[in-house]
Amino acid sequence: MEQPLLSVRHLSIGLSRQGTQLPVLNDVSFDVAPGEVLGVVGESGAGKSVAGAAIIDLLVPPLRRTAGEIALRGDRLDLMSPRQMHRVRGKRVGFIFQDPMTSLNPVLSIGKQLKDTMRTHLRLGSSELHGRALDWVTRVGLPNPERILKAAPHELSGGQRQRIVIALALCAEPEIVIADEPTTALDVSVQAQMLDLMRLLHKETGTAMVLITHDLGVVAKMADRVAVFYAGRLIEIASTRALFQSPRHPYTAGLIGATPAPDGQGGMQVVAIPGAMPGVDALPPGCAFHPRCPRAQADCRTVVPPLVVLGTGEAACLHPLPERTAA
Ligand SMILES: Nc1ncnc2c1ncn2[C@@H]1O[C@H](COP(=O)(O)OP(=O)(O)OP(=O)(O)O)[C@@H](O)[C@H]1O
Repeated sequence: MEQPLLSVRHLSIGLSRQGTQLPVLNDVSFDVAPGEVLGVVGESGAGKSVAGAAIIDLLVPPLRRTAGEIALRGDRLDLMSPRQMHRVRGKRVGFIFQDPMTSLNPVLSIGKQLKDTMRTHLRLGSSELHGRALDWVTRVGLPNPERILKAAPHELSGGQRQRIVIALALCAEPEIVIADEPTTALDVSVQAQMLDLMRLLHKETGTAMVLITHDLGVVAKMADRVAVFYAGRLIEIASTRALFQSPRHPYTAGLIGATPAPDGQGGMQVVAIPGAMPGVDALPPGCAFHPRCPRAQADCRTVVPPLVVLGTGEAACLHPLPERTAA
């Protein structure tokens, strides 16, 4: 990879509970290239959101970064003061969360929020700010932009609010956006529109993205590469094409198999992974996936597999699946 835009190295996050520190994220490392979309997938509780929050320093107790380096174009975010990070958020790193109301101020008009964000980060004059705000409302596909600028968040529908959150995340021209389940709270039809919008704006602006989702369909559509998390570890990372064509970690193969797909006879088939992902307070020794893994052998019960290069990607498995080549 060329010089990474975002570099996450050995990131670990702990959860304080009754005087003990539970590992919520363990030694996770990945890079994002300029303009790249990295999809982050995994089951609920795998650690995707805490990783995203750690990048923008939005972890709150009882969660805490216990180790790791996070660099944006070489600038160490993990060493910055809260004040410096405040400046980075919005300007250099935008963010989109699942619930638009967590990103919007309920008492300020949409126009004020867009203009404040651009004023803070882009140092524009007020006439230019108004024009840009109108432009962003139009770009995210909302009709009657003058009316929208005057509206308060509660006067908009959930889909409209999420469009504004996307505009807010992008209007200061950040280098990268962290999007955590940006479409999950929306109706299915609105989800598809929102993904199309994000893809279009990503093409237009060239902003890189970390796209956190439990939905493999979303990453298949949006991501250049995919990182798979399981029980607080990064267990596979590869280009989207390689990952879907030839997953090397049995968990990734299970996730792909658990996504509804046409069965060739007019129906859909889903092959669920048996069992459930362990919680952070009940991690088994060795590979955390071994109790559910069809390929597990004796060593999987004792050895935590490191992430190693396999083909064009990386996987953390002692007995990975063989590479499947295109037919
Ligand atoms: N504020 C919190 N307080 C206590 N535990 C938390 C908190 N936030 C997350 N956790 C725990 O940290 C672990 C990772 O959670 P995280 O939200 O990152 O998972 P996720 O993969 O993003 O799942 P989801 O898709 O459900 O958000 C889970 O065990 C979760 O219970």
